[in-house]
Amino acid sequence: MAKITETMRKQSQPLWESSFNHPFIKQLSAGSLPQQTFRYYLKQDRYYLQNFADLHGKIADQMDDPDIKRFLYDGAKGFNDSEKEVRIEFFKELNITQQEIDQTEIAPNAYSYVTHMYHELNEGTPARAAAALLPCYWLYNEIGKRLIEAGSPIKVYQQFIETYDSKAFTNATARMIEIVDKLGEEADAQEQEKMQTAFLRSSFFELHFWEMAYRHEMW
Ligand SMILES: Cc1ncc(CN)c(N)n1
Repeated sequence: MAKITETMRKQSQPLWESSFNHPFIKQLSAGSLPQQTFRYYLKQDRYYLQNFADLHGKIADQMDDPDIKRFLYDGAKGFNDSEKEVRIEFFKELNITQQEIDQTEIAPNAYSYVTHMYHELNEGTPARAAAALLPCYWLYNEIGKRLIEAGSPIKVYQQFIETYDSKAFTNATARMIEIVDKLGEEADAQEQEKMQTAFLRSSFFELHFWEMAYRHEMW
């Protein structure tokens, strides 16, 4: 029988393909993405990543397996990937101040994505919530791998690509895939379907995150 993550990846292929081909991604690699668009993305993503980390901790609280618990608690502290430090650098490099962060209103798609992940945990199960977190690792890792050869002529965009192609991020992605597969094996057919839906919806919000940034989405 196919692993649950194989099924998830297949089901989400059209959404992922649209992410790979989104103008945000194409222009990031070409170096033509306006800096204002990347700044917008970073400010919204800061909100996303904070909640993403918090969710790792909340899911870990409900897990029994000590290895899974440890991985998720590390994720809550931002230790599972190389994203944390590089984001601090980006904010400095692009002169995004605390005042600017404080004045940033959370855009509809960032809000909806975070709300979706909390919904999967609070109204669902930790397994569904873990499935909802997975595209965040896996899609970005695939984007990093696709873009690394061409790279980007703009320093921060190049660093962005390298972060998601990095060994640390690739390892964290592989571990998260294993975790979701294990949770999938322990789930019954109905729960597996709900996990797949959670993954698919996150894939939808991932695609719309690029679009949100590209269009500087507002309420
Ligand atoms: C919305 C989103 N999704 C995924 C990632 C990669 N951790 C991110 N930084 N932001």
